[in-house]
Amino acid sequence: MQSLTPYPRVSLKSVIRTNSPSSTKRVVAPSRMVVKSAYRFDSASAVANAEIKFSGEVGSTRADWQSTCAILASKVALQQKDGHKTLDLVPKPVTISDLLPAPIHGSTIRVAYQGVPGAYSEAAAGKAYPNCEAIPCDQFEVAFQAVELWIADRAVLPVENSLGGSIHRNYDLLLRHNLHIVGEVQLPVHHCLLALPGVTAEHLTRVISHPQALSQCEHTLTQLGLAAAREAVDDTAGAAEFIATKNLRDTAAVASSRAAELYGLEILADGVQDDSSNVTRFVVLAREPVVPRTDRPFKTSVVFAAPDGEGMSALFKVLSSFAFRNINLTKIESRPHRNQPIRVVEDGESGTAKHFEYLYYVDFEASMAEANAQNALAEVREFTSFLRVLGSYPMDMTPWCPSKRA
Ligand SMILES: O=C(O)C(=O)C[C@]1(C(=O)O)C=C[C@@H](O)C=C1
Repeated sequence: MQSLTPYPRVSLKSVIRTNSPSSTKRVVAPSRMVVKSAYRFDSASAVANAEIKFSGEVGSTRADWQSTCAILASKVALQQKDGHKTLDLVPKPVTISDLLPAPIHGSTIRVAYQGVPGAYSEAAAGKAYPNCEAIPCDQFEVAFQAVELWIADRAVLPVENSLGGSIHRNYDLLLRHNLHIVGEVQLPVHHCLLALPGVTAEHLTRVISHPQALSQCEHTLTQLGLAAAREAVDDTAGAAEFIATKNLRDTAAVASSRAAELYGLEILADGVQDDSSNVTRFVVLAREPVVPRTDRPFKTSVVFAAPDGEGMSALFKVLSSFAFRNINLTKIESRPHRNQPIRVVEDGESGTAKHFEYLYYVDFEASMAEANAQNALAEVREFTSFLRVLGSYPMDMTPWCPSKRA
């Protein structure tokens, strides 16, 4: 997949070199700053060279933001290496603030998302936290890291779409990182075909967008009769921005109407998704879990693995644990088991069978505060070799309305 984002690629090594000592900084992301994944560097010398104090003052420049990311990252790396934990890194006990939609630490909540301004993920962040500071990240993994390194308070990441299906990368990352699902957002997604002013369909030789967005518009784009190749890029709004900055008169982007406004493009076709009920589901991630409740609808997400050789029969038993308790499953997804993807079964006569091993992700409609759910999971533990609760969180109950222009 091509990466078209024209934002400067920030390596933390270079940030440290250009850092001015004795400045006083605060974590503030300028609105068009993109956080890049470059957290591997010599943390000890980074801290020694940088000598930045954190005082809570507002740093408003991009350099401020870059330095702050570098220092935060280096502090975490250092403390982890030394086995030394500061107050910031000790898991905090759950407090009343965890029951509230946003932390009450006095400042604007910072929400990391993948993409650039105008991306649907930014809209999802705004739906979850209306007055948040949305922090653009160039990859999903960077959004996870931004929360882990305290650069952001939350990450909002897409996990499935009603037309395109699951966003597998984020399922894999959920397991690799230790963040908790604390909420979900269902966002109606209304795509537009965007191009530079004056460009018409006949000029187009290619249409670029996020692969999910292209797949959600596959039939409509074909019906429009465009003689244009489709090319996948990192995100929808990034595609629009690329066309604008490179002045591409032969290229259109599938993106939101907000992206058209932000990057000065025109809407060639409105509502190009193959179905008007196109919805993407996002999960909200945080460093600490929310306290599960029973006074409103909750969902719980878990991931488990079957014991050796018991793949489908263990899955059957797990499903029955939920079914016998009338707990409704809303989602099941299997992913290759990364550590042991294949089980080899030797049979002297007929050769060697190779079975694929899977991890199963299941969402069910119950709160971990309910005895029913606790009993189901106690039983599931008996049937599985590995079980992790990814989060128990309030369901998005906003009334349904088909996608319309963002
Ligand atoms: O590219 C964007 O705008 C995104 O927010 C990403 C993404 C995705 O990953 O599925 C999110 C929602 C839409 O389904 C299309 C793309």
